[in-house]
Amino acid sequence: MSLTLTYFPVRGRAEVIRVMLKDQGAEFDEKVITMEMWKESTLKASCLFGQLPIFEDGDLTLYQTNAIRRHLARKLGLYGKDQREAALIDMMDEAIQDLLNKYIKLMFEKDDSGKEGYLKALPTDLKPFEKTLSGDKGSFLVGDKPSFADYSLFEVLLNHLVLCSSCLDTFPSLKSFVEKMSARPKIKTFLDSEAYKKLPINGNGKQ
Ligand SMILES: N[C@@H](CCC(=O)N[C@@H](CS)C(=O)NCC(=O)O)C(=O)O
Repeated sequence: MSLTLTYFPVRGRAEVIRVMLKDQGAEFDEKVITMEMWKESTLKASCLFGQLPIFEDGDLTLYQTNAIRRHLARKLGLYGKDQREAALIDMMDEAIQDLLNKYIKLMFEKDDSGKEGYLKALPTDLKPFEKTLSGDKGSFLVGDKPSFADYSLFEVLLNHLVLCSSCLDTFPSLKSFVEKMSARPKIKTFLDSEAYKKLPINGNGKQ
């Protein structure tokens, strides 16, 4: 399979796709588009919605991060073992997207004035994920293997730990989830790589 991810030189929306592909051992190429290239080329005009990422899987060209994630989930077996699990994975993923959208909004505020209020409200947003992961059912949100929602939760929690290193201190299951995901051999190699460390979280210098 020939897979190509085209995105800016930041983690941003593409990071969850990178982590998922890396962990699954799927080979893919990356085309890195700098802001200068983006502004000066006709690429934006050629993108269906005028935005990145672009994901190419052979002759299939996809835009929209979540469509790309779901495509890869179906292709790589990360969408649960049956329709029931798929429905639960979708439900968890929608809630993760709600949190991610709040986080992105905070990141694009012009100053830091919203951060305190954001962190105050954060435990309420994290509680349902802690509840889902707690107990003896295993290490993942749904079922006994990772789904595309797990990668998304992992990525959003990593970003929150940069925002506030103590934000998971009262959430033992989320803490353990991050530790276990970080220790998965291919994810660990990726997180330890220079390629990962040199990429800023987003394009506006905030984190
Ligand atoms: N809903 C889209 C949003 C994509 C998006 O906002 N892309 C941004 C980068 S994260 C972009 O291309 N910005 C440049 C522009 O809009 O000109 C997705 O999830 O793929």
